[in-house]
Amino acid sequence: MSVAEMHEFFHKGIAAGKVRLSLPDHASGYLVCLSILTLFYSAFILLKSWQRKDPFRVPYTLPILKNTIPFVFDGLNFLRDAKARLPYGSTMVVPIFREDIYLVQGPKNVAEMFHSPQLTITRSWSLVLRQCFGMKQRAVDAYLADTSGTREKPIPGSNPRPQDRLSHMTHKNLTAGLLQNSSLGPATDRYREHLEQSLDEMGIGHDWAYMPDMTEFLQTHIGSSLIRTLFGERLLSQNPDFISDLWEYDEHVMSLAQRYPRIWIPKTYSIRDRLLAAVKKWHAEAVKNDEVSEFDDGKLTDSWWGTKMMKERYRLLLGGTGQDEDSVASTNLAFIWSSVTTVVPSSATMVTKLFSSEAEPLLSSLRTSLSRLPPSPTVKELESVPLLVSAYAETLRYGIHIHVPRSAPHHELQVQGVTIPKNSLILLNTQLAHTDEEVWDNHDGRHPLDQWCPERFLVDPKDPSSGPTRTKTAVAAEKAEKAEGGPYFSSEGLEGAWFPYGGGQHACPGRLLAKRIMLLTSAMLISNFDIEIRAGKEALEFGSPRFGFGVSKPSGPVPFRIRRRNHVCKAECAYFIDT
Ligand code: HEM
Repeated sequence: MSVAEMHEFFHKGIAAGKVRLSLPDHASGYLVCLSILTLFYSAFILLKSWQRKDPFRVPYTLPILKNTIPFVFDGLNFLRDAKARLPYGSTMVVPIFREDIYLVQGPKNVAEMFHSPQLTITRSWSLVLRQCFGMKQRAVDAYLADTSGTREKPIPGSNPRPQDRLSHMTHKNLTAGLLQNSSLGPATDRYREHLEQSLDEMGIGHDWAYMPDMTEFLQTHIGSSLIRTLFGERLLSQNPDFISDLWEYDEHVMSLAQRYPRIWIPKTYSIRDRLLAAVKKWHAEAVKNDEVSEFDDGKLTDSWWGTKMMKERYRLLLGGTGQDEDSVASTNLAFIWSSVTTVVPSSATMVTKLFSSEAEPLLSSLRTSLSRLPPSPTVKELESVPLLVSAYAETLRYGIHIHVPRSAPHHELQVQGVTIPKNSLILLNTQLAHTDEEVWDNHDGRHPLDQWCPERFLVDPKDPSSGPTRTKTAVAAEKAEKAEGGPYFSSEGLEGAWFPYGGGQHACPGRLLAKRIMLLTSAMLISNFDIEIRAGKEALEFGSPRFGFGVSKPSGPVPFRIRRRNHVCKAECAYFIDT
């Protein structure tokens, strides 16, 4: 009897009552259980589908461009308007040009995104590499095709060969090179030495020296110290204009992101060409000198590659699918740019704010705390000054205006009942989250969220209303009850609400070094220099002309004067008094 015949026999038989399916007692019990389970499951699915919401789609009037113009040119106001029309924490869809962007909001939803193991960043990263860093399509395609994520185990649904896993290999390399104590500690020491040397070379004594712009001053000193720390001496010595080109490129990077052709912005393209050529030259010379590599003698730094991380990264990238010398230069220029142009303006904001006249009592309080530390304090010692750490965290809350991108290449996502189709571009915006009135306490309007308030992250056990969040945490309440100790730094209750470095598996690998740079630089300037800001109110208006893509800076040049405190006169010093 064939299967079809058997099927027919049973059907007809059951219908005619000729075939009786007699089951043992325990089997019918199973059947009852199975039916109940099926019923529950169907009810659950039904409930889920009722709970499924259509996300709010931001309306548009222009048919093809849709919301592209307001999103790109007036992003903050555009999104704030849309946000105001929605229940708190709603995911919204922003239709732009050829795609829908999903903006996920609310601390709970943001934290959920960061915890999800299915998300990647290669899709948006590949666009940046192509548009801003001139990577050729063949190499970009390899980034686009890498949907396996950064974890050891590829995301289910991807089936990569080892050389296809660009995201995983770079992530591993960055984690080892920037987050482990064995590399982070020596990098911190080198940064401190380079910065001290760079400031010493200015020859600033106990007489006031007048400078035209604080931002430029710090861009030069912090920027060059960081580049020397991570990428070695030769990159700058071979290409003396590298830093100034990098800052000029940074000024115009948005026009590249907006896909203006070379014919419209030839200068921007030629700066990028120069930077890429400089990186390629650096790679070529470093490879030539590999045989005498100082790393072989157990050294942690050498003048060619700067760090073992960069030497290994070059080889890893070159061995990746679709990559060549040009694409590695693009990726490494992107790395240099993303490290320098985030931490330098952030440090500059912190320093400028700390030295502005309104912060006078704050400055003396910090000087007193720092004077109690040993002469060259360690990072741990600096972290013991709550006000300094609070000013650091507040600077990032106030000044980081970044869209943190994600996409789920193999699965659709559910965020509070909203379905995000697979491979959609998801954005988490720091500025909207960092000014969320539902989370952050503005202390009855005394500390508005659009202003820099260095004490925002301090909890005073004697003041139950203090602290960054509106909902006071259990720990704070307990400490307040006992009224023990003085004010302490706290970021409790801020998961998904404060994320200047992104989060989860993809969080910025430079975050620990960035924090150290900001603390060390501020402490060094506060302890060793008097600085008087001589800019008008207008120049000190901070902002970022590129919403979602930048770090806030003063709107104009910030002239200042500077002199060394506790200057020990040497014979060559103009003020040397021979005793
Ligand atoms: C205040 C300073 C900085 C801020 C605010 C910042 C912020 C960020 C953010 C938001 C991301 C995306 C994270 C995500 O997708 O979740 C990122 C990625 C990245 N950052 Fe930073 N960053 C800073 C400093 C640095 C420094 C100093 C370095 C290098 C030493 C660095 C290297 C990188 C790299 C390489 C990536 C891409 C990581 C990847 O490919 O997965 N950043 N950063």
